[in-house]
Amino acid sequence: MARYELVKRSVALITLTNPPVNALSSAVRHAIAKSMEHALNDPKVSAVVICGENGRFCGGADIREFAGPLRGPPLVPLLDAIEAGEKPVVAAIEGVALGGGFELALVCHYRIAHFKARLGLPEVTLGILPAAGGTQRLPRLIGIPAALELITTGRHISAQEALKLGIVDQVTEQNACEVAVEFALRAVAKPLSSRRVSMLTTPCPPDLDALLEAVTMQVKKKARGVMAPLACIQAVRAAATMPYSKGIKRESELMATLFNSGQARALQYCFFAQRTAGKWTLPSGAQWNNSKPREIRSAAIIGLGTMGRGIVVSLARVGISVIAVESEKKLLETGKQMVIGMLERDAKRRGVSASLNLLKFTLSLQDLKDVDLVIEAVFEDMALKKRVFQELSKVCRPATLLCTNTSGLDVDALAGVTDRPHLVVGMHFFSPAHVMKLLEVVCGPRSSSETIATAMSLGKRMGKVSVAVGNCPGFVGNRMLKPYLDQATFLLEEGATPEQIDKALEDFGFAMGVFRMSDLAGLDVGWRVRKESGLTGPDVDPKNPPRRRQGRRYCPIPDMVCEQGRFGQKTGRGWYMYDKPGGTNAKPDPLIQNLLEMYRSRYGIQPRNISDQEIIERCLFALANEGFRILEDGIAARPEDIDVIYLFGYGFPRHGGGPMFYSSMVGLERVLERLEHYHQAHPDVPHLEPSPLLKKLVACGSPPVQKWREHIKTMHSHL
Ligand SMILES: C/C=C(\C)C(=O)SCCNC(=O)CCNC(=O)[C@H](O)C(C)(C)COP(=O)(O)OP(=O)(O)OC[C@H]1O[C@@H](n2cnc3c(N)ncnc32)[C@H](O)[C@@H]1OP(=O)(O)O
Repeated sequence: MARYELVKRSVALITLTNPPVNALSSAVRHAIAKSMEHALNDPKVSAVVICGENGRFCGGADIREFAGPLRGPPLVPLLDAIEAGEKPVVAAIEGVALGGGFELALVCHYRIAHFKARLGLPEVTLGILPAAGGTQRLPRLIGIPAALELITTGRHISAQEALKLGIVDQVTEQNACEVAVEFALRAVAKPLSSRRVSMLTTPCPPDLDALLEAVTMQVKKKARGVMAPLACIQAVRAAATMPYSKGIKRESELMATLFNSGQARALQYCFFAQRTAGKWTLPSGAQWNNSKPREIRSAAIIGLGTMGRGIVVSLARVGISVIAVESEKKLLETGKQMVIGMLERDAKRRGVSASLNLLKFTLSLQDLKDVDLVIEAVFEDMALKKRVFQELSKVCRPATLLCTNTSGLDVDALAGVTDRPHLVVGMHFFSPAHVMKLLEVVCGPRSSSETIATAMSLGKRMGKVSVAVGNCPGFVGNRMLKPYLDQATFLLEEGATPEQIDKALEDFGFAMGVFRMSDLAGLDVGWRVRKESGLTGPDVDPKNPPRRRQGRRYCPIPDMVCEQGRFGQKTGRGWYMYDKPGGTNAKPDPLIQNLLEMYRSRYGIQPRNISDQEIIERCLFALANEGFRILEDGIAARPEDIDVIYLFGYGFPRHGGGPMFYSSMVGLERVLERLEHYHQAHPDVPHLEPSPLLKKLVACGSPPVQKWREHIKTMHSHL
């Protein structure tokens, strides 16, 4: 777990050996303690260098160990002892120094960083704080404002920024370990007292309280209801107002308030869920680590609407040549100008040059004959998409992968009109596609493992979090959205307002409430889908009872809003009113209030007071209930996949873990009981009827999320 060797006759070189990130597991901590003791007691040793194997210094504490009892030497006394030692210790930072890894570097007397290294204290993103002295040493080293920023955001910084801030002593392009050994030899004769960061006085700004207050306000605005950043601020205050010995105790007390919190468990679950999601697997045995993706050098995008433009940008900025196709000259020219503008702004922000030379714009599908992959992003209309796929089938070389960006249509039906159904897959991007991190890779029953591997790998290359899902209407994300939206509109009928529902969801932590989100996405899309499904419009049988469709409760209010030309932000009116078409500042609209009142009186509905608790339970438990059905149906392989989709595609708060983790945190029995209660009150809403899988899990003693798979195994998979 740590290799000990003597180099240059007098330097003890301690190499952490815990791949892949040299996390500070109990065994590693034990090995460091033993190696340091050896080095400090060996008279031949005059200095020590600590580095990590495989070019990675240390990724911090072993997060997997957080769930169990503490074993091995605790980190704080171990690090204090390294700093207090009488021989100079130099950290050779390559790759990453994160969390406890950064704190280990901070107790070394000198720090040498490779120019590609990244440093940071990301504990806040795991719902905790840097509790191995990080909140006490960093402010002493770089001052309160800079330390606060790094600790409350968890941002990773480059070696160059670390040098500027005074965190590292030298940045090198050579082997950091070799440079550190030479550095250590030169440091032998020098006094160490000024190099012990915990002994430094924290440079304190005169307006400390005002600064802390301002950061507190910022943090509360950005991460509503999240505890860890606030605890970080308090710990940094201790570094400014207390000696190290007291500050470190305060750090530990604050850590105790976070460590076992639901938020910390949720955030740590998110860390691993995100990594698990990339590990797709098919019933055939093909999976992420035995299926080779194809290399994609060129791609084509059909349709330069909002989605198409975002996809072009996502591809071009990772160096893929893109041919963009539109059906009309005017649309092509508008799309071209917008793509160029987006790429130029993106390149400016990243300090690189825009890859405009990779782009080609055309009106002719004939230009696509040699591309490696096509992504169709035309209007959400099955007949139109089928025509495009038939055409592509004729034009593209037989090996070209054909992908669709449909947000919910049948991928297999599209595959069926081509000459290569095994090379057809869904790549469902989220709007705006160059910003949103989620990609649902929709595996049709005939998609080959190579096709899936290629789509997943292309997603990763574009910086997306890709999740493989099965083919059903709406796939995972949009299928689950339906019961969530339905509950929100039923609550409107019963007496709530859009702003009350949105506030309850935003207080819960959603980036946006359901109505604000719908206004942003555009209300007309859902309206068209409802018309096509016979739920509204002229084809609806007039004998239908007004608030029932297809044998279940139906709320026509969204249709009434659309009938008034209110399509959301783009028209300046939707569930809210905006200053102008395209405006983003949502204000409650008295016209919507009137509409709701008239609607309720027309149907004799007596509005009632609805609590935030009911809003959260009905919206979120209906959402999760559909998630259970999706697991039963084999549309998602694991609850983690569903959670990752909701975290990255739908603004579910990370500190809630995603709808499935949230259900387990609330308690599956409680979720079941509440769903039964609401279903009894609303028997005409099938989405509120608890799913068989939820009942089964409760009957099995409500196992933790990570074990649900064992109970789903026997069921059918669509992946
Ligand atoms: C008190 C608390 C203290 C003292 C702490 O230190 S808390 C931990 C603080 N550290 C972090 O938050 C760093 C977490 N890790 C990362 O950000 C990244 O993994 C990385 C930047 C270090 C490397 O990124 P990358 O190259 O993309 O690799 P992966 O993210 O895919 O990770 C590879 C596998 O390693 C597992 N991993 C990573 N870090 C840890 C860790 N600190 N503890 C346990 N396991 C870790 C990760 O889950 C991947 O595992 P597999 O998916 O391959 O099984």
